[in-house]
Amino acid sequence: MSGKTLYDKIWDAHVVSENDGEAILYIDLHLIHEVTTPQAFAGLRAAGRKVRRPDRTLAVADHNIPTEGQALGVDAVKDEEARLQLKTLARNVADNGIEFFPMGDIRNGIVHVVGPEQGRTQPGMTIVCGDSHTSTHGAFGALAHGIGTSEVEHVLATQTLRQKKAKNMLVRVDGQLAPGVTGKDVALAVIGEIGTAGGTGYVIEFAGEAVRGLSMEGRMTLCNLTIEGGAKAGLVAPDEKTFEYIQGKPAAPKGAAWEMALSHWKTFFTDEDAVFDRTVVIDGSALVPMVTWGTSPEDVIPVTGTVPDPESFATPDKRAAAHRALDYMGLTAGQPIAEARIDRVFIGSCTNSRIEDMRAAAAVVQEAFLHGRLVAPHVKAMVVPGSGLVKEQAEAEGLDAIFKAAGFDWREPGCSMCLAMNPDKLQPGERCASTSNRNFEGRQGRAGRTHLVSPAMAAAAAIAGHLVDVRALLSETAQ
Ligand SMILES: CC(C)[C@H](C(=O)O)[C@@H](O)C(=O)O
Ligand code: SF4
Repeated sequence: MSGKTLYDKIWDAHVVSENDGEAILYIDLHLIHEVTTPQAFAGLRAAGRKVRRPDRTLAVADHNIPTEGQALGVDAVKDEEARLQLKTLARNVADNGIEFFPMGDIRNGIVHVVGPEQGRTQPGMTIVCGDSHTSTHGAFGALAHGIGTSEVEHVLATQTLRQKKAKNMLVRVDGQLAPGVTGKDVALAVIGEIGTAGGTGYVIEFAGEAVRGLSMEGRMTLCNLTIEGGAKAGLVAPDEKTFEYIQGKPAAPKGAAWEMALSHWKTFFTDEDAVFDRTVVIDGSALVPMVTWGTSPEDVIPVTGTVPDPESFATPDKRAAAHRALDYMGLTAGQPIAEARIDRVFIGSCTNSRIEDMRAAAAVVQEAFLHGRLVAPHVKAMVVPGSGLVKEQAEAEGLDAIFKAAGFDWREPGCSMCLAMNPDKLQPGERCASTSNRNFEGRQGRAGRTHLVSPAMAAAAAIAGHLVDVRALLSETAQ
């Protein structure tokens, strides 16, 4: 018999019962936020039940909160529905004894930033949340994925989830990434390669020298975008970087428990003789910074490239979609993408709002600033740290001062302009270089135009006033 993959091992360790290819999985960590939980708690209440494991549940307020004036509290939130959702969450967690970081608490932030930051996310765990980008936590070698609201209710009530096992896919990224190429670029390149449906039915394990070379932040970015490739979840096997990241975090095991946890975590890797159902190999050393040109994350090209001709696509459906995307995006086939003039820059979201992302963007801004360059006069640029703790750390390092001096808006944590569910939105027709993960029509505001890029690329675009190869901007300022 062949060996097991990392996914097989986590799965096997959590099966409570299995019947006809369907299993009941034990859930180690349930993350919750204000948008996808009100009905679940209402259902629980109607059934006269309480949350089964409040100690394995953690709540944040992130999607619909404003990114300024958070100290004023929920009553200051202008949108009525948002205010109601936030108050409902506060009541539900209080009724059930669940740990909650409310808006304004320094530990609050985007759910997928907070879990790892608190040390709640650990290798070998099963982690769910009523949120598609739960795949982020797979960076720690945890089986993590989004669930629907009825499943949220099921997990609240039972701490288990009904699941069918997915197939195993290996995405191996070989070689070393060139300077200026980041986890975000790898993630976009993978989606460009497999397409948004390429991962359907699979759990993807990322391996190879380039993946091992990524920091935990980079791995989180990579796993975050796995869902945009259609996969159930993304995984990176834990290693010394993983353990180092977790050590000392508030919820990390301490003392003898740390040693026990370590030896348990070290069992979570794919056996040499394990067999994957599909393997994709990418040459990491050949990658360049990526940017999306259309309205799907698979519409991706190197920043050095040109907008594709819709007629070059293979099927009538793809051709029609590309025509529509170019029309929506206000772009012309054959145009160098780096010529597209932008109106807005958004550095934030659960994809790219961690301290390393802040540092990468600030480094570009500082370099340009030293050569007398600021945010281009026609661009409105904002930086939104992923949590209060990221914000605090960035401020301790003086990153906020760099951003502000160059003309960026420095905001309070939340999902912000990643999705148009709070006051941070694009105006119709505005073009934005964004570090988030979705470029769908209307995603950042009605008729808004989104180009997905890395933090360094977003910072460079803010300075240049158009999409630009960050490497070109930096070599230009160095002269
Ligand atoms: C609001 C929430 C359900 C949604 C998700 O599941 O992903 C959001 O986080 C998003 O990114 O679109
Ligand atoms: S930052 Fe964006 S992608 Fe992430 S959870 Fe919030 S809305 Fe979803």
